[in-house]
Amino acid sequence: MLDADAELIDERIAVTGDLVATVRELMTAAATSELAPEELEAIRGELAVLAARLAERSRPTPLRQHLDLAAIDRVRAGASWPLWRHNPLAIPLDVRVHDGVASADLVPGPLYEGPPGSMHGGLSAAVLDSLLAVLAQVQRRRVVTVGLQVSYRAAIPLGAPVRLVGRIVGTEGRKTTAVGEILLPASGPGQPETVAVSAEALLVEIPGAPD
Ligand SMILES: CCCCCCCCCCCCCCCC(=O)SCCNC(=O)CCNC(=O)[C@H](O)C(C)(C)COP(=O)(O)OP(=O)(O)OC[C@H]1O[C@@H](n2cnc3c(N)ncnc32)[C@H](O)[C@@H]1OP(=O)(O)O
Repeated sequence: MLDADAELIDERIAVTGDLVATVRELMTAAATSELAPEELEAIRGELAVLAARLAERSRPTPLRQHLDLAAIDRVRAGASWPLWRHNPLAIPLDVRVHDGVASADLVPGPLYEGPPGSMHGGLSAAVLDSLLAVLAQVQRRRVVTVGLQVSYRAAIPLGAPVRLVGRIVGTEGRKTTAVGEILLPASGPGQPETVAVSAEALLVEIPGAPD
């Protein structure tokens, strides 16, 4: 690949990441705005123009930053991995892997709501699944999830920080078992974090290099 092509791809990845981050802010603002109906209708019209402009040239699926072997080496050296940066429907996570433990911080926003005031269980499952799949990938295993068992132990309030952690507990042939948790902050100094959600994933290696 020519240097100029690589630069263009890097620029597209950066600019699209920023664009999608702004679209996420827009999604929250649109869903929660209490402006007057006529103002909302005017904004909808402006946004429809922008959506049509973006769609003038498009790709079939979201831009994707590949967790390839070079990126895996960076993550193993301490860099975080910006998962789902380019898909506004997914929950973005900066995944770190240290001493075999994957972790990420998250503040569930208004759009993550399931039961009133707390995070949707399917989204909790999705973020843990993503974290554990990245962890396996960082072990240079290209995997898909074939099973995910989730236990919901405490509600996760919206707007407050939580921590995700995951680790691999076994590998057998193509199969990897990994466990993860979503942790609520300790209620005070010296208190433990509370496990709000725990999950066990069965991941199966598929052919091909990690991507
Ligand atoms: C694409 C790139 C990946 C990138 C990864 C990371 C990238 C960056 C992060 C992305 C983060 C988001 C990623 C989220 C992860 C998903 O959401 S993945 C999407 C949901 N999962 C799927 O679509 C998987 C669908 N299933 C399949 O495609 C096929 O079942 C598979 C996995 C290819 C396996 O089929 P197969 O190659 O014919 O192998 P098979 O012999 O059936 O199974 C192999 C072994 O697994 C066992 N097994 C298979 N299925 C099951 C099951 N359901 N229950 C229990 N055991 C099972 C078998 O019993 C067998 O065990 P052994 O006999 O070896 O002991």
